[in-house]
Amino acid sequence: ATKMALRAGLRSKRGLTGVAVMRMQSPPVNSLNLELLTDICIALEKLEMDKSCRGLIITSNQPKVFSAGLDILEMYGKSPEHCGEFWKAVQEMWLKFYGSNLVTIAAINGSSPAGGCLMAMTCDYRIMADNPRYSIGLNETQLGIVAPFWFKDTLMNTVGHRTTEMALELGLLYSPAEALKIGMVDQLVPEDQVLTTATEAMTKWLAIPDHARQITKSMIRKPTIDKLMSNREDDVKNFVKFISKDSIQKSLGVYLEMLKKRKA
Ligand SMILES: CC/C=C\CC/C=C/CC(=O)SCCNC(=O)CCNC(=O)[C@H](O)C(C)(C)COP(=O)(O)OP(=O)(O)OC[C@H]1O[C@@H](n2cnc3c(N)ncnc32)[C@H](O)[C@@H]1OP(=O)(O)O
Repeated sequence: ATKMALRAGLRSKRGLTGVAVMRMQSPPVNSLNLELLTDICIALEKLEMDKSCRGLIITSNQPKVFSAGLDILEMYGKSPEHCGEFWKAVQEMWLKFYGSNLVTIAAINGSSPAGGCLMAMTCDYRIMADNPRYSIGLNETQLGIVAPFWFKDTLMNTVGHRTTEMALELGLLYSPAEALKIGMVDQLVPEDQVLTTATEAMTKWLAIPDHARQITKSMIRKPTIDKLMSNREDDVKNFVKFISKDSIQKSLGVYLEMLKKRKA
């Protein structure tokens, strides 16, 4: 059955003029598969071209989860061609979000491991639900895989060098309180206030003239974006080579089994 992957629309309610809210809606856990990534990119592209849109809040319509990260089933037991296509879509999502001209705010209303954390970190500001059962971080090494350089760069730009060493090598998942402490998220609020707080924060960001904010954002992020832009094809090749290895496929299989057992 086809499902709405996300809803994006401009609303104009209580100071929210020109702000789109994108709600990821890919049950059960918003894992980022090719379809969802493509939908997200198309929606962002449209908003980016819409002169009446100045800001975007991204959140989840799934209970307890913002996004479970990349869909492991897109990388497990798939052909090299498929893995390559998938990886291009992951790159595209990152490039579009990290380089967005819009004010982007992540309203993180649930757990956000790996690619989910990456997506949140591409935003200008992060608000997370203050629920100790939720976690966020780049846990790739725990799956036996290696986060590529642009995941690392995004983390480093967010939390600094030393914290990145610890976070990435150990594949740490942080509670909301810990994530706030290291600067991975900017604000914690009760779960039912995540979206309203995001709109309040948006008002503050939109008080700055767009052109000044956009040029400043670009000045800060451009070197990181250029690094991937000039290495896109090599990065795809590298990913396909890495993910196709028997040992890596085996690690992913073991991890998927663990996810299923944990549930039982
Ligand atoms: C050179 C570069 C090379 C490689 C770089 C590759 C980079 C990868 C980055 C990634 O994003 S890898 C993905 C990492 N994600 C995770 O480790 C998250 C795993 N999921 C969870 O921890 C939990 O599911 C959750 C905390 C997000 C939610 O927990 P809960 O609400 O209890 O749900 P369930 O665990 O029962 O999950 C429901 C259902 O969904 C399946 N699933 C969960 N996450 C994924 C996923 N990322 N991909 C595919 N499938 C996923 C899970 O197995 C369950 O499936 P059932 O069939 O048992 O219903």
